[in-house]
Amino acid sequence: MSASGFVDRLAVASTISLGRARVPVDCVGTANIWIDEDFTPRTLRIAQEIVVKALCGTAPGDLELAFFDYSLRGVAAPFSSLSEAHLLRTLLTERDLTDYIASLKRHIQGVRNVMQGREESLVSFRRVTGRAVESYRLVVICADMYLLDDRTKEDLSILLSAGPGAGVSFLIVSPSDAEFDFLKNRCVAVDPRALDPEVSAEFIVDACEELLRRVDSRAADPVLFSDVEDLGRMWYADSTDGVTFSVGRFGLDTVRITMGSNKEQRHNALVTGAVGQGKSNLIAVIVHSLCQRYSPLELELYLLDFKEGVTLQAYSNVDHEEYLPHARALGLEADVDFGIAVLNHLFAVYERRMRLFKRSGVQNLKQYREKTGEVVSRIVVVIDEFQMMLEEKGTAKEVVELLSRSTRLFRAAGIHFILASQTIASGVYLSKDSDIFAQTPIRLAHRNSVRESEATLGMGNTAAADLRMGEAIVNLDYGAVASNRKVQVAWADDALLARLRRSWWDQAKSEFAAPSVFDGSRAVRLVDAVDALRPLRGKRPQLLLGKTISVDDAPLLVDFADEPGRNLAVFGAGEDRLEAEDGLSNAAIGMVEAAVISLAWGNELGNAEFVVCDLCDHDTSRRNHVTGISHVVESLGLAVQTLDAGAFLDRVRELYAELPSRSEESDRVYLVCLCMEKAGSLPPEVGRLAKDGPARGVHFITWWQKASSFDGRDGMGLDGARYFDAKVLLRLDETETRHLLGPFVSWGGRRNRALVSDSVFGSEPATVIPYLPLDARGCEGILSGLV
Ligand SMILES: Nc1ncnc2c1ncn2[C@@H]1O[C@H](COP(=O)(O)OP(=O)(O)OP(=O)(O)O)[C@@H](O)[C@H]1O
Repeated sequence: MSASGFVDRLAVASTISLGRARVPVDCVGTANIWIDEDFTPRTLRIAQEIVVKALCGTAPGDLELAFFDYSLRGVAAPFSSLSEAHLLRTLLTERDLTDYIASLKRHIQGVRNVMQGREESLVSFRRVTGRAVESYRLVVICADMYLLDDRTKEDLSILLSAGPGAGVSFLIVSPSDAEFDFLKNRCVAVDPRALDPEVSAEFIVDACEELLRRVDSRAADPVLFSDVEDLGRMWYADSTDGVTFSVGRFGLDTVRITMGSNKEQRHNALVTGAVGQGKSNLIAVIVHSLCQRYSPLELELYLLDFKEGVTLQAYSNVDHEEYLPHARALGLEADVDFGIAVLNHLFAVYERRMRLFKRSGVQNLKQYREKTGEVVSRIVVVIDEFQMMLEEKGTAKEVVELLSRSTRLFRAAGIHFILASQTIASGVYLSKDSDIFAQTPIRLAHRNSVRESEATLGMGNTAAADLRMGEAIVNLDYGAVASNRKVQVAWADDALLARLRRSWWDQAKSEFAAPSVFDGSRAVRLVDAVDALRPLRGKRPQLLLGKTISVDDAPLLVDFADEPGRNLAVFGAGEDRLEAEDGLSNAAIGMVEAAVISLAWGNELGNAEFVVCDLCDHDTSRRNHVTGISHVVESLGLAVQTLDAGAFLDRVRELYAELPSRSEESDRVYLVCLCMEKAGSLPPEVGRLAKDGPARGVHFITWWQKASSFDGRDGMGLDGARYFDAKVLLRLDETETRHLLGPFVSWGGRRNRALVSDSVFGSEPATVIPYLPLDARGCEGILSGLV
């Protein structure tokens, strides 16, 4: 026999041949084997031969081994490599054995439920159905039965009877004694002295390695998406009383789950699983199953992914034309701010819907649809790695409150959550302070640690620890053990799902717009905000200061009319390693440019002048194409004066002296200075102009790399600094932030983020994504987009 003699996907070593004489012996899924222990090497070798032949005769990955080697015979040693693929489990203590026996009882029960009495044994069930349902187990016990306690022996006797039919066989190596005949009688006896062992330890090690290779390359006889979802018809379902999706197979049955039905009252779901156990696959199956059944009119999706990943990218129209028409918002590499923005957005949807329902005298979506005949969609919100929303101490409590409230209230408005996570066991906030779990009866648990299994399903429900990749415990009853179903999740074949998405898009693109896409790590360009700039033409002056973190991608606008305090200061190092062609790009320069261009474009009358002083080092100016600002402003028909530090300060003095003579007819003047701390000691006129200038049409737009210079003795002075109502904070430490914005604002600076505060018009400082500085192409893009 060769180590590569593995067989087809339904094969099972129900009979093996032992020793050189090839004596046939019933084995996996058929019988148990008893060997009288005499502590000779031959006995050990025969025991190992039984195990390796059971492995080689069964489809790779379909036989799991458990060893309880109380006699310390080393029976498991040559098989040890199998533990990495979870195909081998070592039971060290009698307590381990007892726990394992308890889990075997549940397993056997589960297999019986799958077979539903249709066949006598798992072997025949698989043969008749042609499906690799469940898996086989071989439990090797090397122990003197005399040493095991009576309770264990009683349990063993039950399992020896019930096990083989459910695919669980035992190999017992124990000294014989008439006292144990009640066990031995349930086994086939093998006498090693009558056999000449055929396999060596090397053979076993090789066979295990070959087995591991085959388990890796085998697609585990996946349940196909087309096995569980009818692909012959689409958008046939109605979401009035909830939405139904398929997840996979339980034995021969397709497992479907309904969320939101008034009858079953299951409104939210929790999905867990360790890395690589199939969570992303399951989410893809759920999303595509829903989208195949319901039209975008019946179902809307909000999909948020908190980990780095590309899954959701395929559902957006970023870098390609098509998109998932059911999706309203996609959060790729979402962050806490976006998560909060989505929940707040949904809260507004909830309130709108509830007002609508109230006007019709009904209480929920189902009643509304039934009474009025009007279609209101169900909304399903999927949040992958949702626990990451709770990782920031400053916001964790707010997020838990929002999520608790959402999962509790939104059901009436037809809004349901699917929360997915690798790890929830350590989520203090989740278990103690929230009722998120109490609102989430649907639990789908992939393989995970015992602790995570219990956290998902409930104390004592460790079933998820025994799963294989692609399997999940589906429990629709808050994790109650009796409701566990071990489901083989369907496989989300990328090519098939892409074809389905294409057909949905073809059908819906004229009616349903592309989802709004938030990608927390992606830089934003002013040229992409031309649509937001356009309406500012001829209006009251406003600054465009980045993209807000919101579902509708709105830009942040700050009023900049001729009123006291309307000056802008940007603070902190602006360098960010984002998409710049030759290294760092500068967010501070990007923000100043956005401010200047929004003012220039807004000024339809052409009565403004920009005085620009660039004190950045030469390299920064060149890399960030600072001259581009002047080019765009001039192309928009406004005057630009570019001055060095001395001339700039002279111009400030001059403007201050002229203030009393300025009238409504005077041109506005915007004093733009980059790296203002480098202007050296500022004359008092700077602070005075900051105070008195804005009301008379003279405003500062400045960037301070060193925030501490701003209101120091050489800077604006405290008096002048008080008149900068609009502030943008980039990378600053907490102390500087508090100094600028007060003790209650927390901001340490984050990559690709800015904090914008408007002490007069804005209530709370807002986090935004700052714009990249304009390059030559960007300048042309803006001009051709606007003019
Ligand atoms: N039900 C399944 N049937 C067949 N193959 C599956 C199944 N589920 C997952 N797989 C395969 O297993 C691999 C890991 O799955 P998946 O990416 O879904 O895991 P995950 O738990 O989401 O991992 P991560 O958390 O690292 O993203 C994938 O290659 C996937 O194709």
